[in-house]
Amino acid sequence: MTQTTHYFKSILDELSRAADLLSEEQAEKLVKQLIATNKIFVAGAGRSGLMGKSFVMRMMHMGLDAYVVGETVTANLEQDDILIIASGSGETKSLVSMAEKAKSLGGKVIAVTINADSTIGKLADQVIKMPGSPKDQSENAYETIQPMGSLFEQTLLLFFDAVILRYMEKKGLDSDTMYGKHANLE
Ligand SMILES: O=C([C@H](O)CO)[C@H](O)[C@H](O)COP(=O)(O)O
Repeated sequence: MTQTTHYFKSILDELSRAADLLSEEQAEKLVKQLIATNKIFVAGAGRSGLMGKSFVMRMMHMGLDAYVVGETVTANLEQDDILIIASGSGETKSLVSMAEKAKSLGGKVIAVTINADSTIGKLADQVIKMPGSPKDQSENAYETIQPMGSLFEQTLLLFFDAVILRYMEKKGLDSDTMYGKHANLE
C-alpha cells in the first residue's frame, strides 16, 4: 500500500466514525422540510460552499426549487422559504449577515455546522450538528489527520448525498427520472 492509499483509508475511517455521530432525527426533519417547503436556498463559503452547490444540483434533479445563494441567476427568498447555511465554524461573516437577512424576510434558517453555539448556530431556527474539526483546530479536540476543515467538508458532502437518497426513497425517484432533468447542453 502506498502512503497515499494509506491516507485514503484513514480518511474513510474518519468518515465512518463521523457517520456514527450524525443525528437521524435531525436528518429526517430536514428531509420533511425539503418536502414541505416552497423554495430552498443553500449558502456556504469556500469548500463548504462547493458541497452546498452539489446538494443544490441534486435537489434540482429531484425537481425541487433550489438555489445557490450568490449565483447570478437566483430567485428571491420569501416568507417560510428555507436557507440552509453550511459552515463548519458557524462564524463566517458573510454568512452571519445572510442568516440575519433571511430571518428578517421571514425565512427559516437551518445551520449545518460543527458548532451549534456559534453565531450562525444561535441565529438558526434549526441546527444540524456535524462532527469534525473546524478550520481553526486550536480549540477543538476532535481528532483528524486532515488539514483545516476537510473532514467537515467531506462529511457535509456525504450527509447531503444521504439526504438526497432519503428524499428519493420517500418520493419514489430514481436515477433515470433525475437524469431527465440533467443539463443536456453540456
Ligand atoms: O474553504 C474553506 C477552507 O478551505 C477550510 O477547509 C472553508 O470551507 C471556508 O473558509 C468556509 O468556512 P466555514 O464557514 O467555517 O465552513
